[in-house]
Formats: sequence, C-alpha cells, structure tokens
Amino acid sequence: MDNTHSFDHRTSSEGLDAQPVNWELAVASMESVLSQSSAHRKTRLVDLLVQAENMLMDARRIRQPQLANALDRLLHAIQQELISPAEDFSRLIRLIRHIDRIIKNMLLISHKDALPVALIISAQEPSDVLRDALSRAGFAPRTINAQVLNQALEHDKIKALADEAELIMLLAQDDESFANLELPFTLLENELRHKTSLLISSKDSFQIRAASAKAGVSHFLTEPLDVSRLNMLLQSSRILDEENKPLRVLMVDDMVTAGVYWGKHFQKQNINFRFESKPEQAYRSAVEMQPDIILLDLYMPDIDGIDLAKIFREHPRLLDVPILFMSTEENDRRRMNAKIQGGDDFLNKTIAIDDLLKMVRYRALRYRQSMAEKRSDSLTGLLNHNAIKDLVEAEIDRANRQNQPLSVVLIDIDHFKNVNDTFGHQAGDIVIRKLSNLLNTRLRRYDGVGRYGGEEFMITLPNTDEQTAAHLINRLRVQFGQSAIRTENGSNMLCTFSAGIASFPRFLDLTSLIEAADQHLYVAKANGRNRVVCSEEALGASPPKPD
Ligand SMILES: Nc1nc2c(ncn2[C@@H]2O[C@H](COP(=O)(O)OP(=O)(O)OP(=O)(O)O)[C@@H](O)[C@H]2O)c(=O)[nH]1
Repeated sequence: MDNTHSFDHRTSSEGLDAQPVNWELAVASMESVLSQSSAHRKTRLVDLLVQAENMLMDARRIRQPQLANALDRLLHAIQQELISPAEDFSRLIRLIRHIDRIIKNMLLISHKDALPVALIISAQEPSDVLRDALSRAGFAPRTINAQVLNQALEHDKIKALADEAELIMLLAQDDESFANLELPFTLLENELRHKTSLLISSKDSFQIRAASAKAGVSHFLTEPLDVSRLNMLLQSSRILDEENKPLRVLMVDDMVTAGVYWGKHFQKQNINFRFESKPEQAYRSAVEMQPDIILLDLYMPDIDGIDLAKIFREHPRLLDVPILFMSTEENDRRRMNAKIQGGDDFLNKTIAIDDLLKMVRYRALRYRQSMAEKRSDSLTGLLNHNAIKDLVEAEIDRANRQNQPLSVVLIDIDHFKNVNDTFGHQAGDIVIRKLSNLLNTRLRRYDGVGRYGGEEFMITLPNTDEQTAAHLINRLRVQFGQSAIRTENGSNMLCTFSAGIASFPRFLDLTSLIEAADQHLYVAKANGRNRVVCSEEALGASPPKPD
C-alpha cells in the first residue's frame, strides 16, 4: 500500500473543513512513541493517550465504528497502564497492531456526519457483546475507567464528554457496592436525567434499582445481558435522537384565553404547542400533528371531552398517545370514568404551571421512547417493517413538497437458506447483522434503513435519483461481497446480496414504488443474483426489463 495514501476520500463539495487524516502515519507515530525508551514512561503514555484521543475523534467523524471501537479499547488500556503499570507495553502494542490491520482493511465511502458518542463509565473493559451492540446501533464508544473517576481526576473533562455524548452507560461490576455509583450519579446528575442513560449491573437488587431510578437513569439492565433488549434500547435511542424535534403538545379547550395563557409557557420551553377550541378541528390537528401528548378539556359545549378522547383513540395514529384531561371536576366517579374511557390521567386546572410542564414533558418523552422501541427490529436495531414503510410514505410526501427525487431500495441476501443450512441459524443471524451494520454505518444520517423481512432490507435515499442510488448501492454490494464473515465457531464465509431500486417521481406512491423495487429485485435474482437492478435507463448499459 502506498504510504502517502489517505483513506479520507472526502471531496471539497462536502464542505468539511478538517484536514484529511493520514491514518498510516498516525499509527506509525503511536508505535514510535512507545518505542522511545529514552522518554519517561508516564510521558510516553500521556503522549499516546492524546494521539489516540485525536484519532478516535477522526474515526467518529468519518463514521468508522470498528476503528472507533478499537481506539476506545486502546484508550481504556492506556488509562489502565497509567493507574496500574504492567511489566511491558505488550498489550498496548497488540492493540496498536490491531488498529493498523483495521486501517489497512478500511474501504471508505465518505460521510458528512460524525458518529454519536456513547460514554461508558466502567471499572473493567466493556464486553464484546456490549461493544458489538453499540457499533451496530452506530455509536462510537468512549470509555472512562471508573477508577479515574474515583480518583477525582479530570472531572471537568468527563463532564464535557458526557455533555457531548448522546448516550451514557454506567457498568456496575461484581466487586462494586452500589456506593461506588454515587460519584457518577452526582457528577453526571444533569446528563443522566436529560440524555438516554443505561445502568448495566452484574447484581440485581431492589436497592440498586431504586438508586438508579432516583438518579434519573433511563434504563436498568442486568448481566447476563439480554442482547435483543439492549439492541432495541440502543437503536430506539438513536431513532429518538434522530427525531430530535421539540415535543409536540396539543391542547383542546373551548376557552381561547386558556390557549393564550398556556401557549406562552409551553413555547418558552421550546415545545411545539398547538391549541384548538373546536372539536372537529382538534381531531384534524391531532391526526396531522401526531402530538406526543394531548391536554383535553373535560367539559366543552359541543362535545364531552370523554367522547372526543374516544374519537381520538379510534385513529390508529392516536391509539397510544397520552391524553390528560383538564378540569375543575371534583366528582371522583366522573374523574375515574374519564380515565377508564381513554384518558390516561386527570389534572386539576388549578395545577401550578411548573408541575404541569414537568408532567407533560415526562409523559411525552416516555411516549416517544415507547414509540421508538415499537419501531425498531430486535435483531438488528434497524427500523422494523411497519416503521420503514411509514418512513417511505413520509419521504414521498416530502419529495413531493420539495420537488426532489427519492430512491427506494430493496435488498435481499442471496441463497440465504444455504447459509442457514450449512452454517446454522446463528451464523445466519450474524450475516443479517453484518449487512445491517454496513448499511447503517455507510449511509447518510438522513437515509432510512429498515429490516423489511427475514433477510430483506429496505432503504430510503432522499434527494437521490435512481442512477446515483444504483452506483451507491453497487459500491456497498461489492464491499459486502468481499468481506469475509466470521461465524462463532470460527468459519469464514462470503455472502452477496441482490438489490432492486425504484425512484420517485417515476413511481408516485408507496405501493407502486415498493412494487417496482420488488420487481427489479426479482429480476436481479432471476439474472444470477449479486447485482443491482433499477429502471432501464438508470444504469445506462443494459439492465434487464422488469418483466
Ligand atoms: N438466520 C436467520 N434466518 C432467517 C431469518 N429470517 C428468515 N430466515 C431464513 O431465510 C431463508 C430465506 O430463504 P429463501 O427465501 O428461500 O431465499 P434464499 O435462500 O435467500 O434464496 P434467494 O433469495 O433466491 O437468493 C429461509 O430459510 C428463512 O428461514 C432470521 O432472522 N435469521
């Protein structure tokens, strides 16, 4: 390999101002730091730490989760060396060689967005299962040794890392009493409450669960890890963050002045607040806006709030949205009735504004979280069948409004039954995850990737015409076909996929787009597999006709 070659293939049109990284030079420089026997041991380790941190930032920026993962391991090992020195640097040297191998195998497609960070605070090296799950969900791990934290070192830096991270994980190991969690609980109090946070404990006790809930940790998991649940939580937190839009609140009350009064307070909190005083319009708004919570007046002149809640609940999009009734009703039976008939709770209109805002935020966020979990596939963490179809529909609307192209891709792994029959079902699952990982990390952040069926994936590529989509998917096809997949028993296998592409505006609605992509996939299979097919002129040459 040419030593001056840079793996960063960004073009100036992508507008990134950072310099391309010469990765091989960076690894060589790390090796040379370790071999400088004249320098003090600690100085060498600190130099190495700084270099590895810079490389980790670059690996995140160019969305290389495998490299980010390996660099994070190295950082953890350097911290360990600083705390309890080993005899030689053999572990560090092994890790650097591993990083070198990853770099040599890297084949990059350029990306605009950095990988989001998962900050892990742990006394021990995080397990491969955990690292794998993070990498699949598209997170770059950043591990802080819990001992560093306990020695009160660099608390500001840790807070800054937590501030930047999208996800915070605390690992409580066997040898720890939960008292050791008090420091991270206090130091990161704000971050744990306002970001997605997970506590993974090797013990399950009520005490630790209570402490975790009190500290505002979003999810509690125990060892051995339930991998499907972990995948789902991680991915749903990505879905949640990707939405990253202000909470949507709909208030319905016949008193227009109530809307003016509450609206002022909600808007100050950066909440997307809509007020309706007429029931019919309220229903239309609810369907269109898909609120995260509805605040409903119990008594209105045209319709009873209880009946309006029933109408809301009949719409599939509003089936689970939390509804809070607001009234001055003192009658317990009627309050209970309001709950039974489809309202989630009952609030007195005299509630203090701060209490209402807190309650609304909490309920609405919980609803978003549960919707995100419902939308993700448990094996891969990608969007599931219904969620990716909903996304195609929403993207068609957007493409229509903005007069932009949109491509939809259906991918199916070739001869997948043979993979299962030859290597076993678990190996089949590894192949599915490998492809999902490739798609998830190599496509742009605003592209949608879903598991459409068993070994079938669906992708939305907004603002991408058919020809561009075909070239992009073809590159992924080549890359997937070339990378050997290692099964749990150590065998290597090579797999390929076929893909069919259809684009808007040639096909105008959900059904015709999916049907066309499916037809093109069928043609790809019929013509020998391991190929990408779209409408005939897209590839210029001679893609076969769909029928
Ligand atoms: N391991 C694993 N296998 C699955 C999963 N979902 C579906 N499958 C298997 O995927 C195989 C799909 O096989 P087929 O539809 O016959 O197609 P194929 O063998 O991929 O052949 P072509 O698509 O024609 O190239 C079936 O054996 C399913 O049991 C899954 O989640 N995990």
